[in-house]
Amino acid sequence: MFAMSITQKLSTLRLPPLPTIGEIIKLYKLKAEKQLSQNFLLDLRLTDKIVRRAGNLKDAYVCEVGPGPGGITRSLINAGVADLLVVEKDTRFIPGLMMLNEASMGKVRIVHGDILTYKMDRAFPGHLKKQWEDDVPNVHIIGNLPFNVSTPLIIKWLEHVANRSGPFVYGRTQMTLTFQKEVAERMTASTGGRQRSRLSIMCQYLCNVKNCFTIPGSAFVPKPEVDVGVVQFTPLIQPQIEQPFKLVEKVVRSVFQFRGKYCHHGVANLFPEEHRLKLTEKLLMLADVDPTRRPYELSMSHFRDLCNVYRQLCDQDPNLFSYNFREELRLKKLHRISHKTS
Ligand SMILES: C[S@@+](CC[C@H](N)C(=O)[O-])C[C@H]1O[C@@H](n2cnc3c(N)ncnc32)[C@H](O)[C@@H]1O
Repeated sequence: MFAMSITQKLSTLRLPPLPTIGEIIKLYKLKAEKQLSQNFLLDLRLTDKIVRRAGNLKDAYVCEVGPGPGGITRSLINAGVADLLVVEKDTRFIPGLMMLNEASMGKVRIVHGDILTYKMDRAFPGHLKKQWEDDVPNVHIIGNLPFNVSTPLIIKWLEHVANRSGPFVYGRTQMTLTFQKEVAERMTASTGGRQRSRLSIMCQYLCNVKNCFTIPGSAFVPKPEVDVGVVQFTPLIQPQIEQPFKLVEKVVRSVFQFRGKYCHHGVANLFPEEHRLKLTEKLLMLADVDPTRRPYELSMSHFRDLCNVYRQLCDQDPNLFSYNFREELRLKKLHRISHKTS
């Protein structure tokens, strides 16, 4: 016990101290990169708090996305991870990350690349793979990314959850990520809530989503305009909607197109103009959804029923799924223009 705590202390001490804010600004020319939304967390108590919320990471295999100057990276090393894969797009941070790798005796694997295209299905040893129905695997994803990357990335990873691909070939890999506070609230909003939106359904039909805590914008350097929410995602063994991701995405997007209006307005966009009225009525009736409910008042089981019935309609008409309301509008507009000019 005594020997272990000495070893832990030594490995903590071996890490070079985090540079001061002034040093960071000088080293990484922070001001110059503000347009890239690089907001750093330099307070080790906060980075430790994020890492603690990810669970017990002793001997864990972790992918950190966007490590930047390495605040969270240090907390992860101090938590005793076995293997830390960091994916960073910006070259300027690679030397600092190499320094952390040396200090942690080779625990940090650095990928200089873009997380939006990086393939994670072979990133960790195969023996870590668990069955989907088993406990969560000892593989974690963690990160504080710019908001313009974290939202498209979570949509991409949700699709991977649905298909059990990418980071989810290891099983129900947990993710602990930061988002703009309002986005974090949308992800976790319940039926009828002010923030209930497309993201609420997309996240919650596949994952148990927890809004862990909020970090004030003032804790970041430079300070962003907004506060930040730390959100944890644990994939569900049984998704709440059992239809292909793209189909769920299409239905949910259409329904929320007019968030404040009765839901039949959005549902109607799923169907070509000539059959719109009839099919909208049919879908809402078979799914037992009141057309005068607002989208944010619909529960997960309403969305499940809407997706299941829409699937039946698509099976009856193979052209239906490829119908795109926006495309129809675009063609109409083109037609009008060519009519005017001829
Ligand atoms: C908001 S900063 C946070 C840095 C660090 N994690 C922290 O908390 O201090 C986001 C980091 O993600 C990196 N980044 C941005 N887009 C990325 C992408 N597509 N792939 C990998 N890294 C990215 C940026 O270069 C930056 O280092």
